Amino acid sequence: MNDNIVITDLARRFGRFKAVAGVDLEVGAGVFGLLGPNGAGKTSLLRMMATVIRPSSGRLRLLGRDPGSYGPRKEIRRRLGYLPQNFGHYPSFTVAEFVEYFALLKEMPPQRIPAAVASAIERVGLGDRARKKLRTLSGGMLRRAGIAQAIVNDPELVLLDEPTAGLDPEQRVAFRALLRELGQRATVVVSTHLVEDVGAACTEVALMDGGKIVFRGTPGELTAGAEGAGAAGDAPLERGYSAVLAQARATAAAAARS
Ligand SMILES: Nc1ncnc2c1ncn2[C@@H]1O[C@H](COP(=O)(O)OP(=O)(O)OP(=O)(O)O)[C@@H](O)[C@H]1O
Repeated sequence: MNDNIVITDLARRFGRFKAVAGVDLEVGAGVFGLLGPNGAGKTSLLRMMATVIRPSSGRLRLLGRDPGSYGPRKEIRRRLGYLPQNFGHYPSFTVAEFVEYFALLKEMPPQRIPAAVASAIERVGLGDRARKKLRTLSGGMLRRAGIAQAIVNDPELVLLDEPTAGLDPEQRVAFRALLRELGQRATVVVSTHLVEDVGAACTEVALMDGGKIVFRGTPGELTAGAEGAGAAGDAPLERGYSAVLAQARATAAAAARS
């Protein structure tokens, strides 16, 4: 089996609150979009996949390894690229120093680092800013520096939490092309609020609500979910999103009543 992510009945509690409430998911190569309303549990799920937080229960296998023990966790982290939703950056680092810092953390062979750093910075369109300090960058540029550190090690598993937040339209288009390129070899999971990202870059999509996955399919199947439903939205995918979400909530409410 070459699924880089295999998740079984995964849950994560914060106190008594279940942010992730029993997720099953298998993902292979390609770009996988994670959609859902605020608080659905997308970030918590991504953080578990990034080995940043541990599951409360359930099973998680990443790149064929169990992140619960030290050796495999270290190996996963070397092969992983993760862009968190909020990352404390290092204001006095230049873009190149910042990306190099992560290359070193990921234990890349030193002789490969300079070229890998330059290439990652180029791929996110920051080539002319490589020597600028992070504190001088705009929000969108910082996000792109964050994406550069995520891809510097040519990861097999790429986890991006709202990577297009703050990017201007031209950069969003360029970034989606980068996503498609990454997805040819790696498993890429992207959480986003922009359904256009899903339509343009994702081979598959899951919709989360209330800590669960309530839909999984292709962007075309999500769009088809709106047919005849009269759902709200300005674009076909947006209407599919609204219709599928409304239907999942109605089903859950009916199940709770019975
Ligand atoms: N460290 C934490 N401590 C307590 N509650 C948390 C913590 N992290 C997340 N939560 C709660 O878990 C729920 C899911 O949050 P999460 O950030 O995973 O959702 P999300 O789908 O990424 O939302 P958004 O689209 O707003 O980013 C929310 O109700 C949130 O308040």
